[in-house]
Amino acid sequence: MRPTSIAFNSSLHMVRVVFNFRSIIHMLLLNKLNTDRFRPVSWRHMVCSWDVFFQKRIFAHPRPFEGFLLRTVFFSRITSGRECNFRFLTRVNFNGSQITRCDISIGRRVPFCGGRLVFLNTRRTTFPFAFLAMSLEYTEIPVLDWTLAKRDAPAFISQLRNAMINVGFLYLSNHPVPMDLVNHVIDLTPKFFTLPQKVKNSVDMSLSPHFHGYLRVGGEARDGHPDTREQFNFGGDRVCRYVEGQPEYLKLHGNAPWPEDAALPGFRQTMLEFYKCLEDLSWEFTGYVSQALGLEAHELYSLFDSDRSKLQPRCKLMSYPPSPPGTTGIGSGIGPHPDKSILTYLLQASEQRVLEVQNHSGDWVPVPPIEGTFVINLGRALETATQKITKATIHRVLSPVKDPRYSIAFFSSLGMDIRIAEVKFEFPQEVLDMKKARDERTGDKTEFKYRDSDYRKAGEVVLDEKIKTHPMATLQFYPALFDKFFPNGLPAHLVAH
Ligand SMILES: O=C(O)CCC(=O)C(=O)O
Ligand SMILES: [Fe+2]
Repeated sequence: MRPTSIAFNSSLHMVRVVFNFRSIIHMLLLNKLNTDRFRPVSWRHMVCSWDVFFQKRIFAHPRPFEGFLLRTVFFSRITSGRECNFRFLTRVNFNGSQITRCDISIGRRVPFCGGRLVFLNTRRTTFPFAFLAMSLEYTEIPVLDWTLAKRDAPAFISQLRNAMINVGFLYLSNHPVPMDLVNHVIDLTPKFFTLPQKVKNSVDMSLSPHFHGYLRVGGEARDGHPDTREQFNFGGDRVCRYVEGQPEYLKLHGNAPWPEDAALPGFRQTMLEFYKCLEDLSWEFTGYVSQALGLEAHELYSLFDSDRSKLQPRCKLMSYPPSPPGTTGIGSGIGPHPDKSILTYLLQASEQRVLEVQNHSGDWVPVPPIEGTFVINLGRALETATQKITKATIHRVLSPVKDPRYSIAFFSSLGMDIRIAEVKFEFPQEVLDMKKARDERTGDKTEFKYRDSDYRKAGEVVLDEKIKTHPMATLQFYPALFDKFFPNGLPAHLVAH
């Protein structure tokens, strides 16, 4: 337990001696109290443990500073880039020499971003008082104004770069999709999900070779855990390009099964109009994303097929049923995941604050609905194309407590003929430096590596995923692949269905 691993300023040498002595006493106490949770494994952890313990005691007191004469506060920087067993002191407001508020939270294993020890020099002694975790992490999602892109493109691009490299999520306000149309979509989405089950079943995904259509609650699973949401999946109006002898993934494109117009007047037309607007917005936005990465505006379009009419981004309406507190069996709406897309555009169509993203410290940051915005997040395809300059930020949706929660997502994805490992870009040093600074701050030392699937055509990879996730449609439309992926027939839960 020698403190040599921490670079103390020499002027704090005396402090260190006192600190060691008191720490050890407190550690002994601490170990006695709660050995499992706080047992120190290194000097660093000993400091942390001592601190948590000490602050708990101080702040439990209604007037914590009584009896102390605060003379000096010293700071000592702790080196960054290691892993810490737990995290604490999420918020400490230092107001001059007075601490005004302190929260302690003990988290799971998270990247340790660095921090400062605060030493208080009181009339009686000098002791380490607090450890300020300097996670330097975002706690809010940035809002970018689309009109800024038109007024001052360099300013917009600079904000976008920061949001892309350091956060991976952003809101886009003042976007060009007409608000009347957005409101119509918001109005129709719950109406679709409250249609009689018979109508929804008539457009079930199992009836679509393109994996479009309706999915009931639990109809899709992530890592074996079914999502608690209903969905309606569609693309634009597209003619299926598949002909005998061509790659089977060409079957992925085509029209969705839509409900009869009489069942929900205007539904199909409105959704397709919305889809078209998002196609245009995402196309234009991609040009800015390209520039934010230090590339020419057109360069990122090489992630798509050269013929734009061959693209069919996917769109889906989602309904998350409520899960009252105490209910068992229903977990989160959708568990933590990164998106596979290049970029995802999300319209939050109801008021619940259930969407959350995980920052580099492991904290869940809320992404509350903001009227008139889209939430845009960066997916795996972009992460791979940029060799991790951008990251596919993990996010999740909690089940709402009272009413259903609705959202609409538009996924802009790789062109089907693209092998992502073959697309190479030259990023400027300025952008590489920002990535390096982020990785240093967050302690991320992982090397970028292509996955096997990155060498395959994106269409093949997507088809495999769809096949694995939707055996019913596969059985119907891809019999040969069904036999390959499900040699033992339909999974048990579907036989019962
Ligand atoms: O519904 C949402 O807010 C997010 C949905 C989502 O993350 C997804 O479908 O990948
Ligand atoms: Fe997602």
